[in-house]
Amino acid sequence: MASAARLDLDGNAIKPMTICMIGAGGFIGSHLCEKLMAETMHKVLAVDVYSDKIKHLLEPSTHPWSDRIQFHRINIKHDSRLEGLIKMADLTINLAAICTPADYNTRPLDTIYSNFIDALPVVKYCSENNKRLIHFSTCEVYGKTIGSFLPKDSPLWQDPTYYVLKEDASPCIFGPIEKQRWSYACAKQLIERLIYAEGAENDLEFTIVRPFNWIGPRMDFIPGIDGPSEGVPRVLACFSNNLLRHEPLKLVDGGQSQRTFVYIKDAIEAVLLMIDNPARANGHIFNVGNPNNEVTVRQLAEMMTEVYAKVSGEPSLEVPTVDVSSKEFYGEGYDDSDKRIPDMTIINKQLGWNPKTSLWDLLESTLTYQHRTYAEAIKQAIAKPVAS
Ligand SMILES: NC(=O)c1ccc[n+]([C@@H]2O[C@H](COP(=O)([O-])OP(=O)(O)OC[C@H]3O[C@@H](n4cnc5c(N)ncnc54)[C@H](O)[C@@H]3O)[C@@H](O)[C@H]2O)c1
Ligand SMILES: O=C(O)[C@H]1O[C@H](OP(=O)(O)OP(=O)(O)OC[C@H]2O[C@@H](n3ccc(=O)[nH]c3=O)[C@H](O)[C@@H]2O)[C@H](O)[C@@H](O)[C@@H]1O
Repeated sequence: MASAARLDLDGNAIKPMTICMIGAGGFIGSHLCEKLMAETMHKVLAVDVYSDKIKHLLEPSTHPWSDRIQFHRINIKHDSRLEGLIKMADLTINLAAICTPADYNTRPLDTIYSNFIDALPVVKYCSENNKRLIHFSTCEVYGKTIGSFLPKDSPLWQDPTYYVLKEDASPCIFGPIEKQRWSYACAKQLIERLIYAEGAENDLEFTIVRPFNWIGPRMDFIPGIDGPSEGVPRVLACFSNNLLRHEPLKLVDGGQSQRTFVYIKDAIEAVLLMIDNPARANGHIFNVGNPNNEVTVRQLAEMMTEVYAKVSGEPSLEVPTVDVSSKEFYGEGYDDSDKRIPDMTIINKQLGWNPKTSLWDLLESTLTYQHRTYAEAIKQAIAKPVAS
């Protein structure tokens, strides 16, 4: 249970604070709310349009933390209550965004509005009211690696300078405008620049987080079960859906892109350190990822297939994957990040944070959750005759 005598990294007692968390009902928000309720005395004003993923924290009202979390069903696009909530809080954490790649090229306007325009009032209210802001950006702001432009036989491929992504040194490299995939990364980059400028010109106290593929339970949705049948979530949920339905996993353009995956529970530890250590976190941009968990998407599919067979007790398909073109899977205007390895120097130095969980272990706990949560519902959905 939480105690009031938690200490920060410099040995000072941490004072309970009120946090306005926008996007609290999403994947990351739900894990952060859980952590704050279980391990701290901080209060959360949870803002979102949905509350399903934090319902277990809001009900019943007899939880020991019930007086420390309040849900506000607010769409930040148009709600005058937002400024009041930011004024009531000591810290605002902004997680609200459209952040699924299937939307970036098919709904580029919604993507740009959500990631830039809708975040503007949040930054403005924090700056005008001298409130601290932790804003969630993305590793996608790095875009493609410099290495991706080298000839395939270049010895420079081995040199980390050409592919490790560093907050204060790496450039942001996006594709042409007609590749609308980059609408998200570009909007996130501009809001980062605006926040940085508010810090430089108006002394806004800010921290920017660049998550590198955080994954775990409650990420996105399973199409046709707790989300639209035609919806395309991020890769963890896409592959989980295929495994639950005993379908081959779809590898976009051969699954050659590389990613580093970090367990949500490790990543949330980093966010809590930022919350509790403002003097060390303010003014910084932090990569949060696990450089040791790098795989190609094809390797991820193979590992998930193996782990799922273990946790479900069901044999894998003889042909577990199928190749699809990005045009067929995502439509016109898709493009991809080739490789994403976070440099960890800054977060290590400022907050002493390191990720702990291996890819195998995080997939084992996540796929155990997916199987337990969805297998029965999928069985019933498959058994139901389709209306003609
Ligand atoms: N999960 C990752 O690995 C990852 C990686 C990079 C960046 N991020 C960033 O982190 C943040 C959170 O990501 P997530 O994975 O939890 O996504 P998510 O989609 O699960 O959560 C976002 C939440 O914001 C809410 N929201 C969106 N627009 C809103 C609005 N107008 N008003 C109120 N609420 C609104 C949504 O309802 C949702 O609950 C996003 O900004 C995303 O870009 C996440
Ligand atoms: O999570 C992150 O750090 C960031 O990256 C994600 O982008 P991306 O990693 O490309 O998104 P995923 O949907 O998780 O896809 C990962 C890779 O798997 C591939 N993929 C996806 C789904 C699928 O069924 N098959 C498949 O091969 C994609 O083409 C891509 O190469 C999203 O943009 C954001 O959530 C976030 O900002």
